[in-house]
Amino acid sequence: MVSQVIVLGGTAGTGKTSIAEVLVDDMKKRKEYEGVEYIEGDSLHPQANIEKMAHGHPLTDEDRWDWLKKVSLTSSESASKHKGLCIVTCSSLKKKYRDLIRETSPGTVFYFVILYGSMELIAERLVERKGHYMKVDMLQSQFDDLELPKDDEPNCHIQYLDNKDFRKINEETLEAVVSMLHKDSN
Ligand SMILES: Nc1ncnc2c1ncn2[C@@H]1O[C@H](COP(=O)(O)OP(=O)(O)OP(=O)(O)O)[C@@H](O)[C@H]1O
Ligand SMILES: O=C(O)[C@H](O)[C@@H](O)[C@H](O)[C@H](O)CO
Repeated sequence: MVSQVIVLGGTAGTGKTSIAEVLVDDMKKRKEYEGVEYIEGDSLHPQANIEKMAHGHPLTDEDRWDWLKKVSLTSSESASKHKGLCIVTCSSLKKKYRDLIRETSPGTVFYFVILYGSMELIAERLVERKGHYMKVDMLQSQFDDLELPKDDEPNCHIQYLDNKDFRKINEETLEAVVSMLHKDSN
């Protein structure tokens, strides 16, 4: 059985964690995906990365490298233990980060759903969000690093967020994920 991992990516504040929680519940209701598990990718950051972000300093490629490998290996291992399927949140901002995730676990198929909202929308959310180390002053750097997947990047989907309520975003994300998984199983 090939392991499959769904990566929910995007800048801080796009809703990776919130959407993953709903997505995993919705998928578990379907017999074919009932074994799916969810990993919070931010929980795999070393403490030094968290402190850096909390102090308002953006992560560099070097800071992110080992974390991305860990995201790849941990999610791939989880998929192999959970009927071949796992959901993981991980910003995956640049193409080379997504390539690293793929190349670190070559036996696993990674599907990237990159959440995208305008800076205005995401800034509003981060101003509202309380008790999180990632503050709105980090947003420009997140957008500077963001490379949305182009059409020729395999197994990627961009989920647009503007002018949609949370319910609609959750529904569209579920639909996109199911459609990517189905396309490969046919
Ligand atoms: N689909 C959604 N349903 C409910 N709330 C949402 C949804 N998307 C975003 N939000 C709200 O927007 C804010 C940002 O969402 P969330 O923390 O899930 O984003 P994130 O991408 O995981 O952020 P970070 O990468 O900084 O941890 C939160 O306050 C959350 O309540
Ligand atoms: O690549 C990055 O810069 C980081 O992963 C961030 O995206 C944070 O982990 C996340 O957004 C926490 O708020």
